[in-house]
This record gives sequence, structure tokens and C-alpha cells, in this order.
Amino acid sequence: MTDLNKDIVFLDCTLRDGGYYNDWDFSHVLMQRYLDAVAAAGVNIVEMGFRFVKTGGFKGPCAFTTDNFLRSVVIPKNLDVAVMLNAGDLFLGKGVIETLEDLFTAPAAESPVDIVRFACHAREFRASLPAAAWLHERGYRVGFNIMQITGQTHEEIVALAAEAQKHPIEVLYFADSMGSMSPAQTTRIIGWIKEGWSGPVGVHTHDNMGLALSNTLAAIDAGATWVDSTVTGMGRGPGNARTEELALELAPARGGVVTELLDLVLQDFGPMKERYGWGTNPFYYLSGKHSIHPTYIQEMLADQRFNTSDMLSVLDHLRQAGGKKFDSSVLSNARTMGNGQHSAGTWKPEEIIAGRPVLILGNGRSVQKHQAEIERFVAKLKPVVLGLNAKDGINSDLIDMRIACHPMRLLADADLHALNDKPLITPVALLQDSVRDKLAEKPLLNYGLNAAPGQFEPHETDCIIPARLVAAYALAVAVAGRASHIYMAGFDGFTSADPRNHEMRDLLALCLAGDGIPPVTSITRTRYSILPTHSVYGLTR
Ligand SMILES: C[C@H](O)CC(=O)C(=O)O
Repeated sequence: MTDLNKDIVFLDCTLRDGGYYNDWDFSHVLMQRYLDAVAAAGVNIVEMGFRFVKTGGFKGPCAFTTDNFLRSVVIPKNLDVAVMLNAGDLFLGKGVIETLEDLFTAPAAESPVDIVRFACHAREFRASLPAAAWLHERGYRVGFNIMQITGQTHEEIVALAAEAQKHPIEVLYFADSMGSMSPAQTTRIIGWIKEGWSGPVGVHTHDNMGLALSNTLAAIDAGATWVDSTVTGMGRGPGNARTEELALELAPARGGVVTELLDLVLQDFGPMKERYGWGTNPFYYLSGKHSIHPTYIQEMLADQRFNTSDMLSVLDHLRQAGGKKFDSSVLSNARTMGNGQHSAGTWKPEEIIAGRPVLILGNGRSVQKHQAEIERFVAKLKPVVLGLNAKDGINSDLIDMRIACHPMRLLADADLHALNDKPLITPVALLQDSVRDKLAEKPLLNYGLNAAPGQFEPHETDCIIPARLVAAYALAVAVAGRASHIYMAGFDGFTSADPRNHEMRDLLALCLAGDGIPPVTSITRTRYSILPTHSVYGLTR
């Protein structure tokens, strides 16, 4: 039975680990409600976010967690404030100390930050240690979280712990980054750490196998005195031990009041969880079981192009090839399978488009939001409307043709395409047999596709595009058809960290730079700044 009466330092890192879902862009109102609720529930330390070095792409305030930002929220008096640094950021070009000088311009006495924690791979540990003394001298408390601890042997863990002992580090954490540990392993690892380290031990768990809370409680039993959790488990991949559950466990011994926290769970984080989808599921379970980086699952779940069998085949591949480190090219390769195949076409887009405007209808939420106005736009300008894949978005009578080329998407949508009476533009020679069978009765417009990175060449009956991306294919069809103007709707873009953003941006750059390209205009809001935009509301006047 876990003894919860001992002094536990209860650290909530929702804004830091949860930020992987919303680009660390929490509203001030939510942050304030969160701070008040966790303070009342007995949390001692709030990790308000990362202090990232790189600033590319949009990320919200909890990615940089500057002193100025921290001064804009009211931190309840009983809470200490932590920020986390990726130890890897200490080695981006400047030296360790120079990087810290940029990030921590004020001593702790003049900063809202009390504690600086480092998220550190074992391989980065020794080189990062000078950071501890530098911060300590300036009054900051310092913690090190060793990530992916299960990859380390007994001897390696003892050696790391003994090294940490020589530096002014207040707490030495280990993180079950893959969510693959059992309570017995957790207990064992704490024993190993204690062989080399006599200070407080902390634990940070992930919930791939549904064991985050059990592992945290096992860690307390085994002598850990610092514990991390997040509200509703909001954290990378399946997320973490849940603060509300830990608070309920700890409250009798510590006297925290959880009412506000439970309201926050129901009213704020519950709906966010629905929207973003953290929490474990069989895919995360498998990733935990085989020590596969959770970002693979998070990315595939967020990408409609991956269906269940795609995800299982990617997991199977990573189980065999090793997947501890996230590598986005594994997923793009999976999505672009068959790219090497060449297909000649027979259909000429010019037969239908013949100099008319084209509207390419993407799948972004903006299509639904502005549906009525987009329909008015179609009625007024009479473009040829190409609907990407099988989703409608606007009145399906207004869509002239469907267009699809991605092998996994076609596999997933084949039944829907078969039911739909609009012709489907697709590279017929590349269709898998099962898809071809399902589309046997369907009017197919066979426009050939050859994928070659860095190329965008629309020809009369086929094209060369960088990958089997339907947006690229649709643009090629519109250009080959000699569209007078290409309009795009529903190309909203993805969150800044999403690799698909770069893919689309590169594609648009390539396409817009091509010869003989007609004007291209997005008529709905888009994150692709390269795309000239004119509001649909201005174009229907
Ligand atoms: C060290 C940190 O707690 C980072 C993290 O979330 C991980 O699991 O790794």
C-alpha cells in the first residue's frame, strides 16, 4: 500500500507536455483557471512550459515561457514555477553557457522562474552538466529528467546517477518516455538510481499501456519523492499520469481541495481531449509494448491518410527496424508507397477544363464554415469544381469531379467513391487490385502520375509531381487543363509543428514557380502564406 503521507513534491506539467497537442498555445483564461485549480488541489510546482531555443514556426507562449509571459499570469502564492529546457538545445551552435546566457538574462531573484528542469537523453547528460552550476550560481533550482530510461543498463544508470551527485542538482528524474515500463521495472530503476545518487528521485510517466498512475504510485513506494502529472493526462502521445487522479490519491494525506480541478477537467480539458485525442488506445499500447516513439502514433492518428492497417503495418515495420527515435521520413515513405511506379494516362484534363476557372476543394474546416459563400462563389463564377478525395464539404451537386491518387486514401475511400456518381480522376495504372475491383463500375478519368521529388510538370495526359499528394495531382490537372484561374478552398494548413505544412508549402512553391501557371488564389483562410489569398466574401460581390 503506497504511503502517501511522506513529503511528496507534486509537479504538474500540463502546459509543457500538453503543448505537444496545441503548439503550447493555451489561452490566458484557461491558464489562470488551471493555475488556481492545481494550486487548490495541492500541486507544489507548475511547469509552465518549455524554453525552446529555436523560434521557427508559430508556437504559443508556453513554448518559450519567457519571464515577461510569466509576469502576465497570476501565479498563486503556494506554487513554484518551473520551466523545461531540452538539453539538446544547449548544443545547437552556441556553447552551453552562451545559450543559457541568452535564455536566462536575469538571476532567479528577479525572475518568476524558480526551477529549471532539463529533458535530457542519457547521451547528452555529461555535456549538459555545466548548466547545473551556472543556473545554481544564479539562484535557480535545477532538475534533470533522464528520458527514455528503459534504454539504459543497470551500470549506465548507476554511472549517470553518480555523475549527477557531483553537481548542484536538486532532483534527478527518470522519464518512461515510451510508456513501456511496468511497476516492477519502475521499482527496479529507482533502486539503481539510488545506488549512485542520494538526493530526491522523481518520476515522469506516460500512459501507453495504461500504467502511468500505477507506475507513479510504485515509484512513490520505491522512494521517489517528486512526481509529475498532467490534467486529464494531456501530454505527448497517449499522455501522462493524470493530475486529478494523483490529487485524489494524495489529497487525504495533503489536504488538497479538488473541486475546482474536477470542474476544469469536465469543462475545459475534457472537450480539448475530445478534440485533440490524447489518451491511450491500442496503437499507443503497441508502441509502449515495442518501445516505439509515441510521436509516430500521434502523427498517424492526426493524419486521415493513415487507416488502421496502415498504422499496424508502420508499427510492425518499426518493431522490426527499431523506432525509439522519431523520424518523420518513415511516415512520409509509408504514405508515398508506390511512388516509384510510373503510370501513363489516357484522359486529357483539357477536354473538360478547357480554359475555365477551376476550384480545388480541400478538406479544411474553413469549407464547412464558409459553405454557403463557397456555394454562391461556384454559382457565380461557374468554375470546374474538383473535390479532393471522398469528402463533400459543399453541396455535392456542385462538385464536378472527384480526384484521388494517394494509395492509402484510395484504399480507405474506395467504397465511398464507388457509391458516388461523379467521375473520379485517378492514375488508374497505380490502383491496387482491391481498389480497382471496387471501382469497376465507376467512371474513371485516367490521368497519369509519376512521382519524382522536386518536380512539378503537368502534361497533356499525365504529370510528374513530387509525391502522390492529391493537392499536387489536382494542381497538375488544373494546369494541364489550361485553367484560366485556379481557386483553392479548404487549404487551411496544419499546426506549425505538423510536417505536412512543410510538404504543402514546398509543393505550392514548386507549383507557383512553374511555367504557364495561371493565377492561383486561396479563397479561404490559409496558413500557407505563399498562397495569394482573396476572401470568398469579396469575390461573390
Ligand atoms: C523529460 C521529460 O519529462 C520529457 C518527457 O515528457 C519524456 O517522457 O521524455
